Amino acid sequence: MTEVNGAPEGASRGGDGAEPLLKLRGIDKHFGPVQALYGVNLDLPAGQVTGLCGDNGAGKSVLTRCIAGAHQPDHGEIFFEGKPVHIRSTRDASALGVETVYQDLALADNLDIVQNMFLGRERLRYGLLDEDSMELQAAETLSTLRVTTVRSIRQPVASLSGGQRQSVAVAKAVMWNSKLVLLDEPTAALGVVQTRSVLDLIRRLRDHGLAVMVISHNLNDVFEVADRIAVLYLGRMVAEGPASDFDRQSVVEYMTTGAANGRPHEPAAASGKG
Ligand SMILES: Nc1ncnc2c1ncn2[C@@H]1O[C@H](COP(=O)(O)OP(=O)(O)OP(=O)(O)O)[C@@H](O)[C@H]1O
Repeated sequence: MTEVNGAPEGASRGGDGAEPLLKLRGIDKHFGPVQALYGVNLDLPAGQVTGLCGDNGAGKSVLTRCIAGAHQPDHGEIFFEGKPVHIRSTRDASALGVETVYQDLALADNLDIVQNMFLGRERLRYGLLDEDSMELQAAETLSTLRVTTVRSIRQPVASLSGGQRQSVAVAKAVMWNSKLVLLDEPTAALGVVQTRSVLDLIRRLRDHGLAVMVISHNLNDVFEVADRIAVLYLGRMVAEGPASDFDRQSVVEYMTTGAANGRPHEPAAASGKG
C-alpha cells in the first residue's frame, strides 16, 4: 500500500453525508467599493475533487485566497475538520494542511526539483543542508504520486515541460502533510497528453484521501475529474452539489446567468449539507 502523508491509498471518501474537511459559511469579501464575495458557502469533503467554476471576475481567485490565508474574509466562518478556524496567513493555512498551487506555480527556474520542493523549508543536519534526506523524500513523494517522467530530480526546473512543472508543484504541495490542495487552473497552457497526466495526478490525490479543489475554465477537465461542482456567479455561490447533478449546459448557464433553466440550483435532497 502506498501512502501520502500517512493517508492510505483508497482511503474512505468523505461522502456527501460526511462532515466536510473544510466548510465555508457566509463568506463576504470586498475591496473598497468592489464586493467580490457575497455570503459564500462551500463544502470541501476529504477524498473528493471539487471543481470551482465561474466566469472571469466571478470571485474564484478571491475565494481561493481566503481559504489559502492570502486574503482575510470580512465576514463569515471557516470550519476545518468541524472546528472553527481563523486562517490569517498562508502560514496558518500550511499549519492546517492547506496548500495552494497557483497558476504561476511559483517555482524557481534556476533551482533543481529537490531544491524547489524544499525551498524555504530546507532540512539541515549538523548545520549543513541534508541533501541526501531531502533527495530521498522528494523522490519518494514523486514516486508515490507516480510522477515518473522526470529524468532526474536534480535537473533544473527550467528544463521541465509544463506538465512536469505542474506535477512538481503539486508534489511540493502534498509533501508537507497537506489535507487540502487548492489548484488554480492546473491544466491551462498544457497540451493534451500533459493535461491527461495532471488530471491523473489529481485523481491520485483524491484516492489518497485528500480534499482537492480545482479552479478551471475548462469544463471538459472539470467533468472528467470532479466529484462535486460549485459555481460562482458575480461573487455568489449559485450552485453546489455532486457532479452528477450537472451537465455542461447547466454549468454554463449557472456561470453566465446565475441560474439554469431559469431556476436556481436546488441541492440534491440527500446531500446532507449542514
Ligand atoms: N486585490 C483586489 N483589489 C480590488 N479588487 C479585486 C482584487 N482582487 C480581486 N478583485 C475583484 O474581485 C472580483 C473577483 O475577482 P477574482 O480574481 O476572484 O475573479 P476570478 O473568478 O478568479 O476571475 P478570473 O477567472 O478572470 O481569474 C473582480 O471584480 C476583481 O476585480
